[in-house]
Amino acid sequence: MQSKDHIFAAPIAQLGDFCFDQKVAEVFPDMIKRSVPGYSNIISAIGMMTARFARPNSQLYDLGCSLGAATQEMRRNLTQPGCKIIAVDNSAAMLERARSHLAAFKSDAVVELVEADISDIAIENASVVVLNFTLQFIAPERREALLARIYRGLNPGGVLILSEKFISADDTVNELLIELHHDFKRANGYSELEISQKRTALEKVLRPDTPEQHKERLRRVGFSQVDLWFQCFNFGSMVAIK
Ligand SMILES: Nc1ncnc2c1ncn2[C@@H]1O[C@H](C[S@+](CC[C@H]([NH3+])C(=O)[O-])CC(=O)[O-])[C@@H](O)[C@H]1O
Ligand SMILES: O=C(O)C(=O)Cc1ccccc1
Repeated sequence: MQSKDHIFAAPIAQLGDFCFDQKVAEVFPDMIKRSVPGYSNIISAIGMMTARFARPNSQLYDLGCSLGAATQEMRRNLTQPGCKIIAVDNSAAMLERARSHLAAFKSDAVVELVEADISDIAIENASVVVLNFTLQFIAPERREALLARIYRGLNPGGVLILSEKFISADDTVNELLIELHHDFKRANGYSELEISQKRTALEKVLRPDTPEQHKERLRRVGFSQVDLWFQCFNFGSMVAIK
């Protein structure tokens, strides 16, 4: 059974920082679908890129896997032999649910679920690395080191798919994209209170960069081919090829 997201529906007297606890894990598929424009298109494209970039006997990483939506799409599209998908999240509540969610599908592909901080795991022999709306939650000063480790762990020709909430360098466009995102949330049934309480709860934990900052940082760590392949309002996804 899928539960609906009412987390910010009632007034919260002492609004804390947003975190990926049991309550969020329970409603996560509904929350992400109603909150992130383009989410399902991005998940499908992760499957399509997996089919193209996965190499026999290599590893595929889903970093910040939540309930494993991208992992499942990667697994469904993986035909190359000898591969392993390593799905990592540091929320015990998310990982527990990812385990049962992924067990519900039949598959021969090997999936390893790891409860860890993505900055602490080894990344090696990788053909595909997915950061689907995860880098934005990493402290800004730690982002470049993480991307450099991903770059080192990728084999030549390997791909990083990086999806993020963005800010725009132009203040007027930035405001417009944020308003359009809020329109999207209203159209999906969120109230003004839900939108504003979640916005406040996310302020200190989700720190977006501009697409330009992402591109420059990806090039600095060594990626030679970098571009945005999808954007809807202030959400988008990039590819970076080693
Ligand atoms: N340092 C960290 N180490 C490990 N996990 C982390 C860390 N920081 C945050 N997370 C985890 O990153 C995930 C971000 S959600 C990803 C959606 C998913 N990729 C999807 O395709 O459905 C995006 C969102 O909710 O906007 C959460 O599960 C956190 O626990
Ligand atoms: O809901 C929002 O405003 C977002 O920015 C997206 C989101 C989706 C799920 C968890 C945290 C943030």
